[in-house]
Amino acid sequence: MTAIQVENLVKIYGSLRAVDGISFEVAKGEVFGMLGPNGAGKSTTTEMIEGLRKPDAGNIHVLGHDVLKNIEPIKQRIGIQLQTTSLFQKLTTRELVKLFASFFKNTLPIDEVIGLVNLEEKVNTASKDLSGGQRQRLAVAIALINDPDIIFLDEPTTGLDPQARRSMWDVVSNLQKRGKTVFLTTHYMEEAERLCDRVAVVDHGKIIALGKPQTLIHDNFHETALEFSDDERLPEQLLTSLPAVERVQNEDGITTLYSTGVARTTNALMALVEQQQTELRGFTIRAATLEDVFLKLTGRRIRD
Ligand SMILES: Nc1ncnc2c1ncn2[C@@H]1O[C@H](COP(=O)(O)OP(=O)(O)OP(=O)(O)O)[C@@H](O)[C@H]1O
Repeated sequence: MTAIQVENLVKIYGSLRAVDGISFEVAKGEVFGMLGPNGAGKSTTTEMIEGLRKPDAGNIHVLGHDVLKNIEPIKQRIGIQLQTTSLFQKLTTRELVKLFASFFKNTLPIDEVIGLVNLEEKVNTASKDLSGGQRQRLAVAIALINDPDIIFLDEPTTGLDPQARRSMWDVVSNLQKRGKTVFLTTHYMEEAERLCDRVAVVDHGKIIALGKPQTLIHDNFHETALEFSDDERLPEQLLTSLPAVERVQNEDGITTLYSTGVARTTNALMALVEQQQTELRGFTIRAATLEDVFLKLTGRRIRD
């Protein structure tokens, strides 16, 4: 069964087509991500699905209901992570969750919701005294209070340090284990790769790639990246002529060899290093990432 179905969605602000004909479906129980740089149209798309903004064209169905005709039947069944929990700075975690619970007919027990986002130890802490990551998780708790089938998370980890980001990832994975559908937006590649069953890569209001992260990567890249720094700079000509090397790139003192045969390239590279009597620092072999996919499709990095 489809959780979300979006067809030819368009939103125009003045002369800007912020969302320019977007279509996709999200299955029940799926973690689906919209990945793209700032201004790509992710929030606008999300808010139209949530019923908070009216599209200029297109159709949206959530759990089989036409959102544009009547949002009421799905209000109880979706949860939205708000960005503004700092509004009630003096209220504690428990008080805030309780406050939002009062808006709904059916809710989960307050403590269960707080447990779902691992904030048990902070139930009596005022929201102003929570860390950024804890505050974001509190916002997720509030989104979960009505036990929704679909949870919308708009950039849930923006501005968080790596540890806080991992905690949020655990929360999202646990939601999926409980059978929830999660729709999230992000501009972090690693987040999309780790969390999402499928991602829509968006740029300038259009979907430029859609699929499982690993499929998108494999469809676009057959090479593996070998990276290292070499102080004395091995001559590029010699590197290019190593077996199985497709391309050589040098950026900020880091050399990247894109290879279709890691073992052959590595062996030959090591022989070359010995022959040239130099040394490699920080030699790593890494698979291509969604960042490489975005770069290949748009010619830009996502964090521009
Ligand atoms: N209410 C508005 N009026 C006019 N322009 C808007 C409005 N809301 C968004 N925009 C513009 O529409 C484009 C898409 O914005 P949107 O917030 O959807 O992007 P995004 O991908 O979510 O980016 P971000 O991660 O920065 O939020 C941007 O160029 C933005 O400036």
